[in-house]
Amino acid sequence: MSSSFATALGAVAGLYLFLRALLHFTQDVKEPPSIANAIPFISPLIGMSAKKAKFYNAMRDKYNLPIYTLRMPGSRLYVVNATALIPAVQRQFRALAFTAIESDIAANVGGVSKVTHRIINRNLVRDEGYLMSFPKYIHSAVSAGPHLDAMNRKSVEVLADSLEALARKGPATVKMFEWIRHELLIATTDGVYGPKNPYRNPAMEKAWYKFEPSIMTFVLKLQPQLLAKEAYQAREYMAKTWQRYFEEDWFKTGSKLVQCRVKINDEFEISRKETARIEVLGSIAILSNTLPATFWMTYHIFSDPVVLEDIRTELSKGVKEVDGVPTIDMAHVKECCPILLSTFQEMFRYNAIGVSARIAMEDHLLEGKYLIKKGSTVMIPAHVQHTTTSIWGDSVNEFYHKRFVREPGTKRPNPIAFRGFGGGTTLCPGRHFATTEVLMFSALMVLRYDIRPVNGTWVRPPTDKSPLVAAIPIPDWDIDVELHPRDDKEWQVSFSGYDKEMEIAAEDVEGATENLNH
Ligand code: HEM
Repeated sequence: MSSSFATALGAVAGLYLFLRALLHFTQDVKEPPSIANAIPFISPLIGMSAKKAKFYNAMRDKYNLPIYTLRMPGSRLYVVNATALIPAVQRQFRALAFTAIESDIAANVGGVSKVTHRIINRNLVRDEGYLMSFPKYIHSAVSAGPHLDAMNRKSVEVLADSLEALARKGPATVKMFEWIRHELLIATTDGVYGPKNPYRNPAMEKAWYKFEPSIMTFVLKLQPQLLAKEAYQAREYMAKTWQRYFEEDWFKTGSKLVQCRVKINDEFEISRKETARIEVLGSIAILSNTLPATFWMTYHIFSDPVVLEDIRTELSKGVKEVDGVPTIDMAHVKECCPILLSTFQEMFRYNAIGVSARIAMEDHLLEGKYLIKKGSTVMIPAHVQHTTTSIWGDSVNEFYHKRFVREPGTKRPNPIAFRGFGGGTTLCPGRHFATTEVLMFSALMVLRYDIRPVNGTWVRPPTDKSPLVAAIPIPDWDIDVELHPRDDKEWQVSFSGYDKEMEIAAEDVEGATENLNH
């Protein structure tokens, strides 16, 4: 062995021992156990970049801990496995805050000015702060009632009209993801932004598709101007477009939701120019998950003849034919189709990759037991909850479309383990809007169309390349499909009565969680 090789080997061994000692002496015994330390501070990084969302499952299966620590250079992550610990984390919404993350996103992803960031960042965990006030401002716009109803109606009418126009042309061949995301993008944004919806301009839609895949480059501040140049230009284009929308008062013809968003900004003295930058973030909330969720829902229904048949039978019972015009009522789809709703929830259970993250604003003893150190991040990966055999049973790895149907005599899986829309004070406020849209699109497709893959067989695209920003992944490749209208009639959608809220998340199920309103 040459002496220089021996010296290098000695240095590596010395560094390794130093890092092990550093990790040991800086890890408090009260913290959750630290794992994945084969190469101290580095192994978790390697694992995460190699396995992405599946890394947390691998750690759960290997160590079987209720909560554990991942040590990385300059940061600590505490990852929650035990469902029982989730309410404990959510209850501490001030000590373990989501708002700290949102504030960084406003600066890094939205690119808001220093003045605006100061406003957003003030009183991060106090009720009077901007981010803590936000849910209260938009509550009436996204909860059951006339405003949500109006927004839903608009989106569903846009979808129904578009599917009608397509049916008129006869069979069509489309790229399934590309086609669905366009349909949903237009319908969703028409519902939210009204007749002056900027996404009606194809340049805006194109800008969104350029910007979205690079959001992580902005989140991590990896010089997006240089490393994601096109995405950066797309964001600037969108911000300019939004500026016009707000400065010309076009939002006044939009939904109550967009009006509430302007109201909070006005009241916190955020200019219309900066409101425009915040609206780029609004698009992330509205679009990033709705579009892929609709793709997977359509995939799961049409790729399995049993699922398709069950849902078609359920929906057909609500179709009324008046003077030869078949009509489906939205209330029937939402209230009388438990298999459709169950398929929607199972689609989340099976596909979701979202991670609820919280920043520790102070040292905190979780459940009086686990020390969470100030400045660290607590993470609740949805995929871990959704793949735990003790919750979902031996069929955990199968897509079972009736899993969430409530049959008399059967025990319902713990609703807290369903994380499709997150939970606690940051539970997705848009879930009722999004659910209605996805269910109605699915219902119209099932009633009106047959979908066949051009190559004859359904193959589920992998999602390994999907960016880890959204709660639902995008497919790695698209599927060429043929859309065949099932009849040549002109269909209609009717809307009877106001919206009722559906049981989607644990918070919608009476008595399943505590009320965390602040
Ligand atoms: C299928 C579609 C959607 C999915 C899967 C989804 C999922 C989520 C998830 C997982 C969170 C984070 C919750 C947490 O960390 O605890 C969230 C937050 C949020 N979502 Fe959604 N979302 C969807 C659609 C929408 C829509 C359509 C809107 C607006 C109309 C919206 C508005 C928001 C907002 C504003 C937040 C932040 C809440 C807060 O900070 O208090 N989402 N969503």
